[in-house]
Amino acid sequence: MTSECTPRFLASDNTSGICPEAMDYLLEANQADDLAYGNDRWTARAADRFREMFDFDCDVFFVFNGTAANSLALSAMGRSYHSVICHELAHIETDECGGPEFFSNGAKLLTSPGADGKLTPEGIEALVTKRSDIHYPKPKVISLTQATEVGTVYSREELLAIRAMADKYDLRLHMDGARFANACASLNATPAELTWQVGVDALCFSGTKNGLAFGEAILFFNRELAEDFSYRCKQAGQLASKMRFVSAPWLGLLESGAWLTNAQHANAMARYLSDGLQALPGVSLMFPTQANSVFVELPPHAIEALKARDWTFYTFIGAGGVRFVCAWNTTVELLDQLLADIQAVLE
Ligand SMILES: Cc1ncc(COP(=O)(O)O)c(C=O)c1O
Ligand SMILES: C[C@H](O)[C@H](N)C(=O)O
Repeated sequence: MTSECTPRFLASDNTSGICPEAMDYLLEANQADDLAYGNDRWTARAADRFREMFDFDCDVFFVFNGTAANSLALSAMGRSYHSVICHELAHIETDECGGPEFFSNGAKLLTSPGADGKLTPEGIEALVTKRSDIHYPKPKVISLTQATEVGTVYSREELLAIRAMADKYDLRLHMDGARFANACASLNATPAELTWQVGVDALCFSGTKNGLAFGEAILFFNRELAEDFSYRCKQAGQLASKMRFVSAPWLGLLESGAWLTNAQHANAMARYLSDGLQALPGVSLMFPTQANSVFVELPPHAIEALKARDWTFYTFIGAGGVRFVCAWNTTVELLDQLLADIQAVLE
């Protein structure tokens, strides 16, 4: 990238910096030494704050990234001969390089289609009942992503319907919450209403996309599944020795409320961009904008022209198309520049 290049980032909420609330707590945690490997005061406070926030006495673990969170959580929810049902666009299927299969020692992902990136009870039941012979990896876990990979969200009713299917077939329910905060903001729902109250057994809650440098929280509402989980984290190289530098920024998000306001802002920016795109002639969205990402079809020449104007975005997520992701620090000014450039390159 040449020095005169001034890249403009809308590829992912992973490109944003650390939000002020998280930075403040990081610096505070750096004022004194503390115990290692999660035995510090900050980690205890953060775990307690999660239990207060979710109004549930859940087990809480911190790992470095979302692939580790999903892979390790899933490895604790089924055995190697089981299968995990997920959407065909699920991140665990498309973007974790076999991590879930690896850390579960072989559990197979069974994928199901579904409109707007969402699993359906019918799609789940079709996979569960497809076969019952010994040669078929027995379904044991449903994994859904909230908000989804294509920027949509599951309603409480949709989640309850999936839980009913899980109960019918004795399946466990994993939630990839890479953008869980965005779903809470979108649905104006509490964390409890979108997790244990609809039967979620384990949630992988991303801090990275919510304003942290890194750091994901794994919450087990079904605490039996958390037995010896800390050993799984250690063995996978996910037990941070200076854990406080993961947990303290998390506490900053939770105690300040920034976990929600950051998501509300990102969602609002996505709606602004979505509205602006739909006002452009010949531009149509690929999916409804319900969280912080916007998917749009653009002709190849326009894609190349935008890249030449230093815009960064992905075209491999979901069902193709161009994905723009808004974050806690996305500005209207940046989006206006993008909209102007898109209009220019389409002329
Ligand atoms: C839906 C979803 N799940 C999980 C992840 C975790 O990925 P990573 O391992 O890059 O933190 C991501 C990444 O952004 C994601 O978009
Ligand atoms: C796609 C990439 O893996 C990342 N999960 C993102 O959404 O930007």
